Amino acid sequence: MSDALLTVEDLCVDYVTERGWLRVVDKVSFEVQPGEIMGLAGESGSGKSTIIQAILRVLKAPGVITGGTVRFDGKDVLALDKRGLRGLRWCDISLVCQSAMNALNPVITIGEQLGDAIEAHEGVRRSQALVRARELLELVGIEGSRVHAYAHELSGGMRQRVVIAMALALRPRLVLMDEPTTALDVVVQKEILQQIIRLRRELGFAVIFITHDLSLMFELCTHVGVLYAGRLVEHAPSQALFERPMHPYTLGLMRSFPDLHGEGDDLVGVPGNPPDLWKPPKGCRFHPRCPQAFADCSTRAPQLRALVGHRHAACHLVDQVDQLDQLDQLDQVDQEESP
Ligand SMILES: Nc1ncnc2c1ncn2[C@@H]1O[C@H](COP(=O)(O)OP(=O)(O)OP(=O)(O)O)[C@@H](O)[C@H]1O
Repeated sequence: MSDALLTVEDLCVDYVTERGWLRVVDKVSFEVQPGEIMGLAGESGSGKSTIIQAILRVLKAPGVITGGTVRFDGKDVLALDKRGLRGLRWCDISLVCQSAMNALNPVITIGEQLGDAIEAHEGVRRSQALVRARELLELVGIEGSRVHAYAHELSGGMRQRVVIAMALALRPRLVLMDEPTTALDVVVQKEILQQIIRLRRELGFAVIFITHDLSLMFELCTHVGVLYAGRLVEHAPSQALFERPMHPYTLGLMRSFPDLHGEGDDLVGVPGNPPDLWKPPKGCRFHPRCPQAFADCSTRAPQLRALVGHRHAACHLVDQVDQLDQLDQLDQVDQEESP
């Protein structure tokens, strides 16, 4: 446990609105180990982006971190001052988001932009920074000579690769990726994601990865956390989760993805809509949509509980399962990391 690169414990985030404080992330806890790729899954509005932004302390107003702790390599991230945060961002943890490729400066070359970041943080000479900029471009599959190109001279896929190169420039140990390739076509998306996996193997950084594409998530991630209405309802090695989801919401989410099932399976998905966070249901937030809900579910909130096989789930049904039964079934699960 203490070896974790990132530990998020009981994280709470509220948005301060005219109506009052809206709790959108509610006591979320998880760990990311060095080199792990953790996917965050959940319907739109479940809190995925808010968690990522809170981890890096880039949450924009009116978002406020109202509770919990975030520790990176032993550092208390929520206690860092401006200087500490400057050291954390890009050097320890970097962020790639969907719209990042529009953030490239249109009037200076790609090489200068990469060089600026390297020079500022590593204190190396300009010429050395430019050599590193070339190397970084090559690392993400772009010819080094493109250091002289401007953003508008590159395709969308290449611009996103440049953004990934920037995110890797200072050799961070954790890269946060919020739908990093959603704006790109499927083939380019796959290419870039495969490259991220290769780079992760070579450079050893960990990733937290958000995508709405569950099949992609299971393909790429070593671990997956499932969020529902601001709470983490399941967290497990991705192969175990894929083979045997423990939470009815995870199962429903997976059933809404054709790629995750063989022919003939019913794509029933999850009936209904996520709750209004202003008045979430009592007990388990998922119970009004859960086909297996029983009396307890509407009165008591299930806690995220550690199960065998490095799995965690927050569900009264799982609590009812006999531990021996769990052992029998989960011992079969291949816990090898998927990618
Ligand atoms: N500025 C804001 N003011 C009030 N509520 C907000 C604000 N930004 C986000 N929210 C709410 O916070 C909740 C979590 O949003 P968030 O963007 O983190 O979810 P998400 O899971 O990343 O969604 P998506 O998959 O659509 O990106 C949502 O209910 C959203 O409506």
